[in-house]
Amino acid sequence: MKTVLTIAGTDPTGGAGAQADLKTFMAHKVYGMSIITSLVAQNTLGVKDIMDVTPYFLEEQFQCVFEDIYPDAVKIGMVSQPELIHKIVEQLKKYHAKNIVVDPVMVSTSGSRLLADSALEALKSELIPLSCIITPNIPETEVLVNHTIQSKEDMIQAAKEIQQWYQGAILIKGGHFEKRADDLLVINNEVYWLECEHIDNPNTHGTGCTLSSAIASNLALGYDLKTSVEKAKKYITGALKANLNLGHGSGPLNHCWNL
Ligand SMILES: Nc1ncnc2c1ncn2[C@@H]1O[C@H](COP(=O)(O)OP(=O)(O)O)[C@@H](O)[C@H]1O
Ligand SMILES: Cc1ncc(COP(=O)(O)O)c(N)n1
Repeated sequence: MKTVLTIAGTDPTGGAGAQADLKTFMAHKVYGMSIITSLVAQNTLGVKDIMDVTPYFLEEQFQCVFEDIYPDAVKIGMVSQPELIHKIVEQLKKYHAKNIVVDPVMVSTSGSRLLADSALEALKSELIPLSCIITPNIPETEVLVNHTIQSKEDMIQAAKEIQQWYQGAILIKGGHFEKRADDLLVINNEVYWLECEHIDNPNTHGTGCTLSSAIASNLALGYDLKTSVEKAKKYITGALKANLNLGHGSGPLNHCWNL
């Protein structure tokens, strides 16, 4: 069985973070593992509190995973502090981790900050360069390029700007223009649009976590990058269409719609 690791924060209601990632791994029939960066008290309504682990405790978790069950792919989500990013980078290099997908989580759908301002530089200059693909949404892309994005042309321009300092693939998640959910994928200067109609479902908690975990699962299964992203887009679309309706806010996805 192929193995996939998520390095992420938690969601006790199971919609986002490591819990959503593990469900996604299961739905792809890969063996899921998790290194926790932060305990997050949150639900479908929002984030109540955050308790980060220490760099030392992160290292202990890395040792447990990498010296026992080596992952075929790694997905990285919420890492809020620069010291934790430094430690993750050190450990990923130490163990020669491969197929690294970075979802540069900055703000939750409910509006809470999940990345400290002081961590942005480490995210850009240390962690992102280790990945084979990054999956920012529009607000995250705006932070990475330091200007606003208002059209599909702006998305392409932003990807070009990111490519000046990052050689991996870039998936900019649309979903906010012209009532469409068209995502932009750039691999080696080739531009692809993953087109999808906007699904009328207010329950989108954990969509970013789920999409990046699906990409990592597909990479572990041996698909090339483009195919991995295309299959992941189909998976997230199905999970949104399955229309689960739980919680009092923006609810979670139906991760097992395809089983
Ligand atoms: N209402 C929607 N209909 C169809 N696809 C959507 C919808 N909302 C989000 N998506 C898709 O879900 C994926 C995650 O995107 P997004 O919600 O922007 O991520 P994030 O959780 O990081 O903000 C993307 O492929 C996006 O196009
Ligand atoms: C631990 C953790 N990681 C990531 C997100 C963002 O997910 P979303 O933007 O889909 O709410 C979250 N809410 N919690």
